[in-house]
Amino acid sequence: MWRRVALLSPMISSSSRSLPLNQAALGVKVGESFATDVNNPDERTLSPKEKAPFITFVLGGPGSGKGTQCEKIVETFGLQHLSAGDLLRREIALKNKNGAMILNLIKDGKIVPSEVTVKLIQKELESSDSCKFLIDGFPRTEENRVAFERIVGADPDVVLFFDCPEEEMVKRVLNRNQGRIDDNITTMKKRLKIFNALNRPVIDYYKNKGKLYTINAIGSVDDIFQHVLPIFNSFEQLKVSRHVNPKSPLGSILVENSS
Ligand SMILES: Nc1ncnc2c1ncn2[C@@H]1O[C@H](COP(=O)(O)OP(=O)(O)O)[C@@H](O)[C@H]1O
Ligand SMILES: O=c1ccn([C@@H]2O[C@H](COP(=O)(O)OP(=O)(O)O)[C@@H](O)[C@H]2O)c(=O)[nH]1
Ligand SMILES: [Mg+2]
Repeated sequence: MWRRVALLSPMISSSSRSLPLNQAALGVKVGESFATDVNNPDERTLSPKEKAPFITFVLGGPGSGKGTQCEKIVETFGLQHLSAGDLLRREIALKNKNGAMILNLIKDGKIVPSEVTVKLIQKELESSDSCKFLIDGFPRTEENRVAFERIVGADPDVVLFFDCPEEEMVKRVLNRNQGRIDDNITTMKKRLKIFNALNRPVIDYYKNKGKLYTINAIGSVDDIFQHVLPIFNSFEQLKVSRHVNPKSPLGSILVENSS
């Protein structure tokens, strides 16, 4: 078992984070911030790094344009894109251990057990050289959110929510044309119900934490991206201002920017 022992975002004051201070104070990169089980201290491979990961969760209903906007964010800001849905579909394609179970759940619009999804994401985080991640389509439920915190030991710095009316999401999904097994009206209706029942509480949670950026997802891809741009630009600027004045109240700037 891997155990996350520390995380500190360089862009946000520790007051806005939920980790205990003694952990947050260490500040290590996610790829190197995991240690093997405490029961095997000799196997620990903890080594501090200058840069901590910057994690963005990308939320929104099915068809709201999460994946499309992630591609644009990657092009402009160079974050690494981790789509939870793509990671799960890869397990199916590779016929891995949980592949059949995942396929049945996706076909039915249901949520894959948190442990499975979080471990797939964790593996990508650990093996990456990047320090900026876009985690797309996750967490889908409060249980997902808590499992990520518990297993990975990290909180997101930013949460984007692409807010799109249901009729538009249905239209987009039915025209997506990527051969996805869940892009049909029957599954879509179930997915919308699950989104409203299980994902909205996660969105509310991050709203209350002052981390949520709600983006109107109606309009052209480029128009929507114009609303995304300033969010990441402001974080780039925060990084610069932090070098100038390490004591700047980054936490309060975050709250001002949140919806
Ligand atoms: N702003 C937009 N206007 C019209 N169609 C869009 C827009 N953004 C994305 N799409 C299309 O809608 C479909 C769903 O987009 P996608 O990015 O896959 O959404 P999600 O990842 O939220 O399910 C895709 O076919 C995509 O090309
Ligand atoms: O964290 C996740 C992400 C996805 N899924 C499953 O994978 C499907 C497709 O997710 P994806 O994010 O690819 O769909 P999108 O919202 O982009 O249409 C979902 O309906 C779920 O069945 C899941 O169980 N947990
Ligand atoms: Mg998607």
